[in-house]
Amino acid sequence: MRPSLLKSASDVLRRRNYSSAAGPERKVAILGAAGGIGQPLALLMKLNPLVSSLSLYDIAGTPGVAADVSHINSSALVKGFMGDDQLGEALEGSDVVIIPAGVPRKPGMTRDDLFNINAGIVKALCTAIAKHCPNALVNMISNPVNSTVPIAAEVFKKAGTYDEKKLFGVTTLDVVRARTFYAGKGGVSVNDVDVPVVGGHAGITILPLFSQATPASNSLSPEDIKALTKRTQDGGTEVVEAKAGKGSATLSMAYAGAVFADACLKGLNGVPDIVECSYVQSTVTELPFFASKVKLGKNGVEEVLGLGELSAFEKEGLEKLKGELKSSIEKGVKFAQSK
Ligand SMILES: NC(=O)c1ccc[n+]([C@@H]2O[C@H](COP(=O)([O-])OP(=O)(O)OC[C@H]3O[C@@H](n4cnc5c(N)ncnc54)[C@H](O)[C@@H]3O)[C@@H](O)[C@H]2O)c1
Ligand SMILES: O=C(O)C[C@H](O)C(=O)O
Repeated sequence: MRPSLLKSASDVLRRRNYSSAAGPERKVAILGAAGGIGQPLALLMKLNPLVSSLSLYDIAGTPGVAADVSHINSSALVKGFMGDDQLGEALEGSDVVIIPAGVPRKPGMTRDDLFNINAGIVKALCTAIAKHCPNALVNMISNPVNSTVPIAAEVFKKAGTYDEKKLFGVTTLDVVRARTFYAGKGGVSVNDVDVPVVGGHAGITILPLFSQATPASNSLSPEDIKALTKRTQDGGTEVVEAKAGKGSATLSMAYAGAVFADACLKGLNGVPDIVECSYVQSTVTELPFFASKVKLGKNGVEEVLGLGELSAFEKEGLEKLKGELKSSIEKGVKFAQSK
């Protein structure tokens, strides 16, 4: 029998449309699996009945994490891989590759301050993905997401494997935060609420569309919406400061990463009407990459959905974010093309 903790964890995830039924055999690889996000994400993916094979890769520490997670009595077969020599085997045959590899922020840093280290890590990992599992859906968590996704796209283009339907910047944590903060302030049920979050994943590029929240709260003033928008945009910094030098969001990110990977798996398995916000190649605005609602299907992105009607405040936020997002995209492209 399943331990009750596993059951209640599964129940919580199921309420958010996490999987409840098995489908075809699916392999998921986590790169950076021994890290702050990687470990709880490995746990959550081990609990996901859609995963038949779970590959845990890192530069160090994965044998222990894999041994630990593998003892859980759920169906996914877990294997640990460590170091460059084992990266190919870790990736081979993957349907979904989740990347939380790289350094996190410390207080006082922006996500862009991580570029110099993480850009190289992402580039190397994506080069290996192009070689060993070119058809996998890639879920990019490593920051700065606004630049690491364009880097990945350039690496795949160079390798001749780029498929814009298969590359995703994971912005689910912004949605998770917007839901929590909106429900808390607006007095609606946190289990039912949804809020689209568009743009990118850093500061003002994170644009929650509270005017489209469902169910809508009727107790929020324009000032409340302004404050909720700011809190969502600064959610990552709130955690970085609270952790006081010990990293950034890991547990809420692992939850968000597990929700997004589950949506990708459901889409691959042909479950209809799977929609999540994600930072993808886009024509929704003039920017080549943009986060918005995306319909997921058997080949990854089935449709990038438009923004819908925006409030005047959101329209203003959209115009304000474009400059920063554009330069983060260009920085990523330039880095990948110059190497
Ligand atoms: N997208 C988001 O919403 C979001 C949310 C939280 C954190 N993040 C980002 O996720 C990243 C990881 O955060 P964390 O808290 O888990 O950091 P962490 O330092 O705890 O873990 C990172 C892991 O990556 C591993 N790693 C480093 N280089 C690697 C390589 N070449 N190949 C494989 N693994 C490698 C490290 O060994 C480590 O185990 C950071 O860049 C952080 O900013 C993104
Ligand atoms: O804020 C960070 O640096 C990590 C992550 O992007 C987050 O939003 O929590």
